[in-house]
Amino acid sequence: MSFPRPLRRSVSLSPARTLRLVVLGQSAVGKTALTVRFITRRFIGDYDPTLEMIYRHVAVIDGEMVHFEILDTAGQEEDSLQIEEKIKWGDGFAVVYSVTDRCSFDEVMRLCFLINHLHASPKRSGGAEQPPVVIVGNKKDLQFDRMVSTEDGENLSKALKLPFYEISTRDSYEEPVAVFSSLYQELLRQGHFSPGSFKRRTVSKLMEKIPKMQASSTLNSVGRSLSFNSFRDYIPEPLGLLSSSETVNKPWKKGSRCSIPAESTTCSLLSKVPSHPRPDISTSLGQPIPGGGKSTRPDFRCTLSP
Ligand SMILES: Nc1nc2c(ncn2[C@@H]2O[C@H](COP(=O)(O)OP(=O)(O)OP(=O)(O)O)[C@@H](O)[C@H]2O)c(=O)[nH]1
Repeated sequence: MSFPRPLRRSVSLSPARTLRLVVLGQSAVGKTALTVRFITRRFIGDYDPTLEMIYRHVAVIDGEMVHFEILDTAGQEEDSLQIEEKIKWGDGFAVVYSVTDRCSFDEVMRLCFLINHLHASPKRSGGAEQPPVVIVGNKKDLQFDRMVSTEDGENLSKALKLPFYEISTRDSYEEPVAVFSSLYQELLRQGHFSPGSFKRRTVSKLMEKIPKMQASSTLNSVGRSLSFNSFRDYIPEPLGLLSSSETVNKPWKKGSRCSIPAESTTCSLLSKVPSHPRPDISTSLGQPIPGGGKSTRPDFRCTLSP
């Protein structure tokens, strides 16, 4: 009597290490869409301003099971300490801009310097190695609204020596996957998963307040169309029951718009990293970045306060 042969497992059974990724960038560049596309394969076209959230997701990359914790940040922070805390929390970073929004592109450099400033340390594996960061130019499908050329993105990537992806989260699932996979690969290369590379993870009060969602189990099994409201359903009570007016005052509320100029609320961060060497991108990009990455966007936005 013959028995069926056991199925061969292609996925490694070695204990998976959690990878903490932070998705950064200005408001409305597509951070949530990118994150949700990666973990659900779906593109969410339209939804209300979302809550800041940590998505827990398990993916198989190159036959390895990888546990992701992805922090989808607010495009607009209440103060610089909060964004610093979130950057300190992460292992790898996707800094997103929209090719239709020049100001969001200008913001990339500032965020990259802040990440390097907060994470560059001789204790990192590989000595002087910088933390894994990818620059993501999103919404490339909106060709007629384009304000940032592919060349601009490539030049910035060369100047900062960081990988660059120009993608359409709307049109492609593979492109968002490539973004997150490349961060995983870079962390792998830097020895993040090697024995002894565990860093002691202290979680601040701020990070504890950010709701967490087990994305892989809930989103795949429910089988209903995804909208912002369906995400909200997954937020554990009492957070999921808050009305929009109540959520505005929460520290993890994503940015909302009001009538205070962006520069007054967002551009203080880089002043905290004045000593970091900055490449002369005015020559390498062929086009100066106004104010060294300072916001020039004509519209106004800030985070609503009580
Ligand atoms: N055409 C197009 N629209 C996109 C793409 N990615 C996101 N969007 C749209 O851009 C808008 C903003 O997307 P979000 O994912 O909410 O952007 P966000 O960066 O998370 O914004 P905040 O929550 O304000 O920080 C939504 O209407 C999305 O549907 C894309 O690749 N192409």
